[in-house]
Amino acid sequence: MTDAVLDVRNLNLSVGRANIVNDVSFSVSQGSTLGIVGESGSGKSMTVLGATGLVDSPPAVVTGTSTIDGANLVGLSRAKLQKIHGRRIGFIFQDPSTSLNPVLTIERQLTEGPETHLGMTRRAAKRKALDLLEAVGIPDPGSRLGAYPHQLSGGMKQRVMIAVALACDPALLIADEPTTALDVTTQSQIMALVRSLQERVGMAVVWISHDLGVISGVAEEVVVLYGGQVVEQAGILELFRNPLHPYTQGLLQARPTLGSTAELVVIPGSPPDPKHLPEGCVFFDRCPLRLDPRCETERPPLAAVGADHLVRSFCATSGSDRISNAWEASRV
Ligand SMILES: Nc1ncnc2c1ncn2[C@@H]1O[C@H](COP(=O)(O)OP(=O)(O)OP(=O)(O)O)[C@@H](O)[C@H]1O
Repeated sequence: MTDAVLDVRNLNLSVGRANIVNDVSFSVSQGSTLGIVGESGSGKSMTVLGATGLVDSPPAVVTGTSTIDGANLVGLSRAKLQKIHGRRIGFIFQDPSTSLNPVLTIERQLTEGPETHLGMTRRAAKRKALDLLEAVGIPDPGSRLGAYPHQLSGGMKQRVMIAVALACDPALLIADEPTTALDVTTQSQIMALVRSLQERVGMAVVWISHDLGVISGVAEEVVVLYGGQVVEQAGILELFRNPLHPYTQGLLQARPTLGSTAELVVIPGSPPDPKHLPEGCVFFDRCPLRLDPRCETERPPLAAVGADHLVRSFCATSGSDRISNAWEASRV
C-alpha cells in the first residue's frame, strides 16, 4: 500500500522461548481504520507494542519492519522513538490510568505534548486543550482544566485520555480495547467519537478488540490473529459475508445477537501457549474441520483467495452449513 501511514512487514516478537508474534504484516492508510481481532492471548497487544517499539528489548527480540514516516520503529533508539511517539502516534488503552498521570491536572496533561513537540506557547496550548476537551464531549471544559483524573468518572477519563492522545495531531492512533471496560452506551459514544475525530483530522487508526461486533462498528479492514499469526485478513463486509477460516467462523458464531435466545456458541479450548506452538496449523487442536495428518504437521501459508482477502488454512471453506454443523458437533 503506497499511502500507508503505518506499514508492518514480517513482524516477529519473541521473549525467551515464547514466539508471541509470528510473521505478521499489515498496513493502515490515512483516514482508515484497521481492526485487529482475536481472543485473549492471541497476540493483539504484543503485535502493536512490537510494531510501535513499546516493548523492552531485551528481553523481547523483535524482527521485521514497522515503518512510519519512512522510519523503521523496530530497533530504533529510545530517544528517536520518544520523538516519534510524542509527535506522530497517539495511544489509548482500556485503562485510562495507564496513560493519565494522577498527579498532573488535565490542563498540564493536555498542554505538555503541544508545547514540547509542536513548539506551542502555553497560551496557545491552553486554547487547544479547551478545543480538544470540547471535541471529545466534556461539558464545560473550562471548569475541568484544573481537575485531576481521580475527580472524573470512568467515561470522562476515557474521553480525556483520547484528548491527550490527539493533542499533537497524530498521524496514527493506536486504540487497544479502549471501550472494553465501559457500559454499552458509553462504548458506542466513544466509538462514534473516534470515528468523527478521525474524519476531521484524517488520522489512521489501529483498533484492537476481542469483539468482532466492536470491530465491525469502527474498522474497514480486519486482521484476525490467532497464535500470534494472521489467520485471515479482509475488508469488514467481505469478512462478515464470506468468513473462510474456521476460527473466524467460530468467532462470528460466538457473537451474541440482539434478542437471540439461542445458546452462545463459544469456541471450545483456548489459544496455544506461545512457548509450545504446534508444528502445523496453529488452530489444529480446536478446529472442527481439521484434516489429519496434514494440518498437524504442515503450517498453512497465508494465501490470497480473492482481491484483498487472505486466509491461512487448509480447511478454509465458505460452506456455512458445513461449518455451523461442525461447530454444533464440537460444542462441549
Ligand atoms: N513478557 C512476556 N513474556 C512471555 N510471554 C508473554 C509476555 N507478554 C505476553 N506474553 C504472552 O503472549 C501472548 C499474547 O499476549 P497479548 O497480551 O499480546 O494477547 P492479547 O491478544 O492482546 O490478549 P488480551 O486481550 O488478553 O490482552 C499470551 O500468551 C501472553 O501470555
